[in-house]
Amino acid sequence: MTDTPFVQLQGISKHWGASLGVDNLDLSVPRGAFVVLLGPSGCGKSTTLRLIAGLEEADSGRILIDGRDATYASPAERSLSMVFQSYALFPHLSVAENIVFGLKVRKIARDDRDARLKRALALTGLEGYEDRKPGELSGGQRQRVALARAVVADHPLCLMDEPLSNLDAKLRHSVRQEIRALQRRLAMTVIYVTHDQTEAMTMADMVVLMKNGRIEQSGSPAALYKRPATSFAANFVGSPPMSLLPGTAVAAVTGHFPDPEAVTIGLRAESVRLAGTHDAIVHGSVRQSEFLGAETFVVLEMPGEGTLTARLAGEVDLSPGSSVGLAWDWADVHLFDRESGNRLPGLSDPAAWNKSAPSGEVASTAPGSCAAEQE
Ligand SMILES: Nc1ncnc2c1ncn2[C@@H]1O[C@H](COP(=O)(O)OP(=O)(O)OP(=O)(O)O)[C@@H](O)[C@H]1O
Repeated sequence: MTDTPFVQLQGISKHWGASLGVDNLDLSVPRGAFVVLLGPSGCGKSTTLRLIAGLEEADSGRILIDGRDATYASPAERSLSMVFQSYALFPHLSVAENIVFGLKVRKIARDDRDARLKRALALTGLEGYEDRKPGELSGGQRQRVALARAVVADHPLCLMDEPLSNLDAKLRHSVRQEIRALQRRLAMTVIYVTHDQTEAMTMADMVVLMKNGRIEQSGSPAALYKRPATSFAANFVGSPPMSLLPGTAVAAVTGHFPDPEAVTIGLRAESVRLAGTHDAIVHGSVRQSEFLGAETFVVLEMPGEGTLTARLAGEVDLSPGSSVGLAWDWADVHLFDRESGNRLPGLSDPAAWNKSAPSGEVASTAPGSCAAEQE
């Protein structure tokens, strides 16, 4: 992967009447990167991909591919391949014929075609299946045929729209690894659409999280996880999602927040620990506990204030309804503006918040104005 942009979207918008597809999108995809467009249904992921493919035309803005203006280029002129959820295989053609179909259309010479087919079959583990029809293959094998078709095309850019959604969970896991290995081996630039955050987090060099036709946040999976730019990103990325509590839930107990009504507090499950009566920051009652082998996820109900999930090592036996105390390090707390959802500076030292307040009173400074953001 290099920093040179291979695909660039500049101010791209697409509407159908009152229906918004994407809104003034700027995106830069580095050459050789695996970029995942992530977001809830209807946020504009497929529209973005179809615009890059040339299957939709933008209302405004520019699309550059490999430095060339491709805004009005036909799909064939864009030198890219596509892999869809539906595989799009011809049922009456064999695996081999399906794979080389596009090469025949492009009038690639037979020797070259055969050599590329051999390589694609080997890379996707389909040797021995050449003569089967798609109907005689499993879902995973059909998806590999679709991948092989992208491989033979030898295009530097591959667009994938939810390619794994027809596969069961176990197969999804292995095909995910195969796709990533193949992409690295071929040094292809891949733009991949999914609404599954696990897929995005495990596969991507760069995640582009979308909401309502716009980019909410983009960056490495670790960046999105560690420093979500908004409460939406905090809640969408990570499993379990970050717990979000109104500032009042914690302020009522600690008195730490100058304006608790105005903030949302975010805590990752691994930041929350069980605590005794003396060092507990809050108390909750156990709603459910899920034992997963190496760890137990405990969901605690905060009276009238939502839920908080704690990830505890090993097997922790807590019966529903029991009351437990919880604590965390203040440096691990994420703060968001309650109204806009935007990230606020962190809270490494809660005492700093009340530094200027007379004892027993709450400071009137805006959230975070006294505390330096922790990296
Ligand atoms: N041809 C169309 N005509 C009208 N509206 C459309 C058209 N295509 C997409 N849209 C609208 O654009 C918005 C974005 O759709 P898009 O398919 O890009 O979302 P998505 O994020 O890929 O969703 P999903 O995960 O459900 O596929 C949606 O509100 C959708 O209804």
